[in-house]
Amino acid sequence: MIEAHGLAKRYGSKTAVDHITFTVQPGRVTGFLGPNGAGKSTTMRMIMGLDKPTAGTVTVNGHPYAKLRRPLAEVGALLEAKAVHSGRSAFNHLRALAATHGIPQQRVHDVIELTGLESVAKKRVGGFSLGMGQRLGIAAALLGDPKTLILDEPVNGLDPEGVIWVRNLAKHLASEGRTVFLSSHLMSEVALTADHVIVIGRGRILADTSVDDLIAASERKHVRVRSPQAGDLAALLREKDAQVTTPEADVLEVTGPDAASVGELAAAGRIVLHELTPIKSTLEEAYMSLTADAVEYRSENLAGGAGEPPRDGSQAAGAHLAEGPAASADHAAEPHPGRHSADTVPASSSPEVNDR
Ligand SMILES: Nc1ncnc2c1ncn2[C@@H]1O[C@H](COP(=O)(O)OP(=O)(O)OP(=O)(O)O)[C@@H](O)[C@H]1O
Repeated sequence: MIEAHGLAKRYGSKTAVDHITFTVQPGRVTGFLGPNGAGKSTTMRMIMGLDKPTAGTVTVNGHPYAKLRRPLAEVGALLEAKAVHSGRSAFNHLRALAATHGIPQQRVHDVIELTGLESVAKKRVGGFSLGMGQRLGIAAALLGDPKTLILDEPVNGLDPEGVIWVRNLAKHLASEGRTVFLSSHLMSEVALTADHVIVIGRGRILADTSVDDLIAASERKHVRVRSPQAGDLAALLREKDAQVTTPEADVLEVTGPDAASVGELAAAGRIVLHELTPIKSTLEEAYMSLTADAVEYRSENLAGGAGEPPRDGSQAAGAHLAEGPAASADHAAEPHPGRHSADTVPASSSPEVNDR
């Protein structure tokens, strides 16, 4: 279990993480979602004791990382790019890591097999592709058979087979009762992997909810109806206090009653319907809507103008959603440090505290 209370990190005048409180529960995959620069990596680095919080606390299985007696057995992490000795083979890298943590060599063979690295285990890590580097990082994270796994953008650089492998691995590890916390900026990926999501934007939590609840909270109560008697139907609906707009001839957009109620009302009024469609936003739309005010690095919208507003302009809302939108947008975008080079290893192999 990971527990953060009032966790904050400032870099000079820049607030990367803004007093966040959350719990990552064992036995399920928790996705950590947010746009570029939202604070995901900084949070994960603080969990792993690699960044010193400006305020607040974070514990893994009840203890701050620095107090864990057998850290690799408690928590394994795949974090941002770290230089690994590129002349070393994957096997030797893992063996050295195991040796310094009192882990038997058999476990090195096990994680190499588990991560599909057998055929390249004796090759120099310097020649590894990004995907192979990610697998090596995951192998290292698993080395101590930890109860908690922290994976920062684990599918980065993986081919489709690798993406599915990470997805299944994460689910399997959670099914064994472990805590699995993985970050992504892709809602579509998290929706397929995670049971629960914590959404962060500009260093603040925007939602801490199940994937199902996030979808439900974002659904628009909106029914699209096409009828040659649209005017008559609109009059009946307004009598029932429904909100009705007419985006085009013979089409109504109805807010209030669900599709079944609209259909029943039409039948009772002997009104012919050519279309009756409940409109639901996708999870991706829910996520875009939720983070619309928290995107730090916007891309140009090809249709013109910067950034793309959510299609319905709405803010997802629901019982489990944190109060949003988050922090003010008063800081300038900074170039983001490059990361995820081919030469990656988990931070656990070279802990170096960044307390700037
Ligand atoms: N070492 C640092 N020095 C200064 N600013 C930093 C440092 N590390 C992160 N930041 C800034 O803190 C903010 C949060 O960064 P962080 O890397 O945690 O975000 P992220 O959600 O992981 O983003 P991404 O998806 O792009 O990896 C960003 O504005 C980033 O530029």
